[in-house]
Amino acid sequence: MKGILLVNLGSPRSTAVQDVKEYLDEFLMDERVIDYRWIFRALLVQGIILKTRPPKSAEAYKTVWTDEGSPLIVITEKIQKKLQKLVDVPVEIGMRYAEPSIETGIRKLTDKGVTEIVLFPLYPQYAMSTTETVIEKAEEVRKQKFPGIKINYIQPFYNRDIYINCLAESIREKLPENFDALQFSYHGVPERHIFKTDPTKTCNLNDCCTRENNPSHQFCYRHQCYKTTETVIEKLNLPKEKVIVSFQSRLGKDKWIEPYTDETFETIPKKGIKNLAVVCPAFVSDCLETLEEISVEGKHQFTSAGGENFHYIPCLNDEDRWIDVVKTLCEEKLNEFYLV
Ligand SMILES: C=CC1=C(C)c2cc3[nH]c(cc4nc(cc5[nH]c(cc1n2)c(C)c5CCC(=O)O)C(CCC(=O)O)=C4C)c(C)c3C=C
Ligand SMILES: [Fe+2]
Ligand SMILES: [Fe+2]
Repeated sequence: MKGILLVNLGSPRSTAVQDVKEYLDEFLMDERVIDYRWIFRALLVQGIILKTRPPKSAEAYKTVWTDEGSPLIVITEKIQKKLQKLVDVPVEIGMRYAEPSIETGIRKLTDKGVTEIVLFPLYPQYAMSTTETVIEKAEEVRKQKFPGIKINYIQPFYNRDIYINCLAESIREKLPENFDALQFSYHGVPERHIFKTDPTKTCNLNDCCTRENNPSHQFCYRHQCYKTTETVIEKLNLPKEKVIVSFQSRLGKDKWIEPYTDETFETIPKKGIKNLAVVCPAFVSDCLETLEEISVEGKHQFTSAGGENFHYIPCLNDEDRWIDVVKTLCEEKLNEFYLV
């Protein structure tokens, strides 16, 4: 029997400082997120970050938390429920960090008799801290706990027409009538991650990310973000001059991919951009990084620097057109089980 597991990043169990600390510990001790040797990662995470960050993060989570829980989890559950109505195989969710874990999700499926799983990492663009860590974790769990099952993984979908059409339509509906620029703000990653995962060693993080046909593109998160933007704005008929790409949420002292979202918010009003629309297509569901960092903090940065109107465009969340895309991508992979 077949089943579907939708995998998202995960959130703390609650906004209590101890729960946030446990979540950050698991998240940041992932070697695909902070990719230092174990001893240096432990020194940085447990010796420095976890000593100061949890109370601040907990406060930030409190500002977005709902009666039902973390927005990211609540929205992923809504996607699951809507998808379940459209397909005739069981659908469960799993989070890369914290609960419900990938193991919990797989167990719920196997308890229903599922032996062949389509696992969907809910990240449009590939990075070692997105798709790769989900697949690594799921394979570890499968080998250790469920050796008898098969898992088919859905690959990054930033270049799939059905996804781009869906994103473009969603943005079109939510764009304000008047705006000077539309900013695409993607979650950032350290530059080192891009070099590390480039088997061709041809990406220099300059114009090669925006060039056509560089061999590194399949593994270049920065390219995949620019490509997402380029194809969406083509559909929207927006001139490139009206579009900004930037990368948010950097952590620590390493160099992350540029340009940085917060610096952009502070500089563009002086260049005459007073009415700004912002969309965050690295996230399929709204979460702390969109609802607090962009909608609240980002708006504050922009307006304090002279900006007038800041319009945040929500993620795809549980929009019906997005659920249709999820269904199509899952069905493609479900059908692959018949081919082997
Ligand atoms: C969308 C893709 C994501 C990438 C790439 C990513 C990389 C990455 N993140 C951190 C550090 C943090 N991220 C945090 C929150 C967070 N990150 C993503 C997604 C990506 N992260 C999401 C969806 C969220 C929100 C989760 C939620 O519960 O709503 C946090 C926690 C919050 C905070 O304390 O600021 C940290 C820390 C690193 C180091 C990294 C490197 C590749
Ligand atoms: Fe690149
Ligand atoms: Fe993150």
